[in-house]
Formats: sequence, structure tokens, C-alpha cells
Amino acid sequence: MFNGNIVFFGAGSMAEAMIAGMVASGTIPLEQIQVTNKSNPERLNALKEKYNIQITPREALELQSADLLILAMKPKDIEDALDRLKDQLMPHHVVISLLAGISTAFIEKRLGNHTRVIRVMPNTSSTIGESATAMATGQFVSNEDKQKVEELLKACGAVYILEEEHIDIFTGIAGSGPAYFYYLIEHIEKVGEAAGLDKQLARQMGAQTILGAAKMIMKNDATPTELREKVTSPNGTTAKGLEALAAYGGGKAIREAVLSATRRSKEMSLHYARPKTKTVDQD
Ligand SMILES: NC(=O)C1=CN([C@@H]2O[C@H](COP(=O)(O)OP(=O)(O)OC[C@H]3O[C@@H](n4cnc5c(N)ncnc54)[C@H](O)[C@@H]3O)[C@@H](O)[C@H]2O)C=CC1
Ligand SMILES: O=C(O)[C@@H]1CCC=N1
Repeated sequence: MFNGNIVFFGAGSMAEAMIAGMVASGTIPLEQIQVTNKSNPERLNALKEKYNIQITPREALELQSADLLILAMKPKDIEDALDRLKDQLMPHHVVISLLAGISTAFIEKRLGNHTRVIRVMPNTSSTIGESATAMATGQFVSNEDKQKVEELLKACGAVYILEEEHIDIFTGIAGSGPAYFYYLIEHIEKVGEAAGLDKQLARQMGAQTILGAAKMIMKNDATPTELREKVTSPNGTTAKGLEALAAYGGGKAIREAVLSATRRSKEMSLHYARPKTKTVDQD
């Protein structure tokens, strides 16, 4: 059981995914999870209704009894959020950032006072406890902080401890990754439907196929290449499918998706690392 109080600063998709994962796992009592946002009290009420957690408007937030402060706003809001947080920060707080492209050094510098900062990159599969989550620690974090946060994150799925330099590629693979697979299924359901299948059925068939393939890989008995070869009969259907994938640049498309997301993460880090310039923000 997690011992401590956590506050989510941000009540969007990612905060909700993690709250859902934590609540479902039962590893943290509901009264120890608090969430606030910038505006939109209706959104806070909806989260309270759904998960029975604590909600507090930003202006009324009191951080004395909080242990972990989880930053879950968009990168464009980070500077304002840190400036507001600075005055309320206490030495016992550990700051966890979920933000893409924001380094621990940036947060440490902005908050000052040797703040303990952990950078976390989860994904939305946290909702069902199946996230691939990375964490990298800032320079003032203790081993005890690290272990405590790792245990908490396990409520949302698998946790990988990385050097911070690898968080960008992890973001390209796993933070953004669910979207690539949703995109794949969007196309599978379209082609299935066009061939006369019920759309929902085509969706389920595609998803079950991804799930099965992922589980085969996780068993670790064979490499993805060996597994692919087992599916592929000479001059059979799979060979034709794979030929088409190669002919249409499937491998390149996958590589470029991961690398483009990774580049964007790096670009955002560089933007926030340098003194104020024109914006590269996302909406
Ligand atoms: N959506 C995803 O799949 C993932 C998102 N992330 C990161 O999580 C962060 C949040 O992403 P989403 O949930 O998708 O965004 P979102 O736009 O759905 O939610 C952002 C939330 O932050 C709140 N907010 C803004 N400024 C605030 C402040 N100063 N104090 C408190 N709350 C504030 C907004 O009111 C809103 O509730 C981003 O930085 C993103 O890089 C990381 C991994 C995956
Ligand atoms: O698209 C984004 O920037 C966020 C970070 C990783 C996934 N979603």
C-alpha cells in the first residue's frame, strides 16, 4: 500500500489515466489522491464522481500534507505552474513531471532549493494498469524517493528506469506509442468494413491480433523476427502482406513515426532550456 498523499496538477487525459490505474489497483487509498486544474471545475467534479478522489480548486490548494506533486499540465503551461508552485514548495515534497520535453534540470532551476524532481513518461494505457512508463531522476532525488515513486507507478503498469537522455526516444516509442497502434486499428477496421465485416468485429479482430502478438513477444521465447518467420509460409498470404508493407514503406513509416516524436521531444527540451523565445507550443 502506498504511504503518502499525492496531488495531480492537471486533470486532463494523462492525469485521468493514471488516477484510473491507481484507483483500480487499490494500492493507494482514495482519500490520498487529490487533483486540481487551471480552470474547468466541471472536469474536477466529473473526476470526483467517477473515481471518488479528492478535488480542490487551484486557489484553495494547501500542500502541507502532500508528499508527491505530479505535474500533469501541457508543456506550454509549465512555467506559470512552476512559478505558482515555488512559493508553496516544502523540503519534504517530491515533484514528478509527466511533461514531454521538459527536463528535470529545467524544473530544478525554476523551483530552486535543491528540489527533488523525477521525470516520468507514462502512456494512457495506465488506465488499465498496462502502461509502459519510464522514470528518470533529477540530481537531488534520494534512493528512497526513487523506490517510492517506482512502487506507485507500478500501479499503472511496467516501469523502466532510464537515464534522462533516453527519455526522448522512450517518448517516441511508448509515450506516443499507443496512438500508432490505434491508427493501425483505425485502418484495419476500415479495410475490414469495406470487405463486408461489421466494423466493431473488425476492430476486435485487429485488437486481438495485436494483443496476441504482443503477448508472444513478452513470453520472450523467440525474437520478433523468428515469430514473424513462423507466420510466413513461402509464397503464402503473409509473404504477400509483408511484401506490400515493405513496398509501401511500412518499416520506414514506423521508424519515422518514432523518430519524429523523439525529435519533437528533444526540440521541446531545447526550447524550454533556452531563455524565452518565440513559442513552439502545442495546443
Ligand atoms: N496524453 C498522453 O498520452 C500523455 C501525456 N503526457 C504529458 O502529460 C501532460 C498532460 O497531457 P494531457 O493530459 O494529454 O493534457 P490535457 O490538456 O488533457 O490536460 C492538461 C490539464 O492541465 C491543467 N492545467 C494547466 N495549467 C495548470 C496549472 N498551472 N495547474 C494545474 N493544472 C493546470 C488543465 O486545466 C488540464 O486539466 C502533457 O505535458 C503531456 O506531455 C505524457 C505522456 C502521455
Ligand atoms: O503528444 C504528446 O505530446 C504527449 C506526450 C506523449 C504522448 N502524448
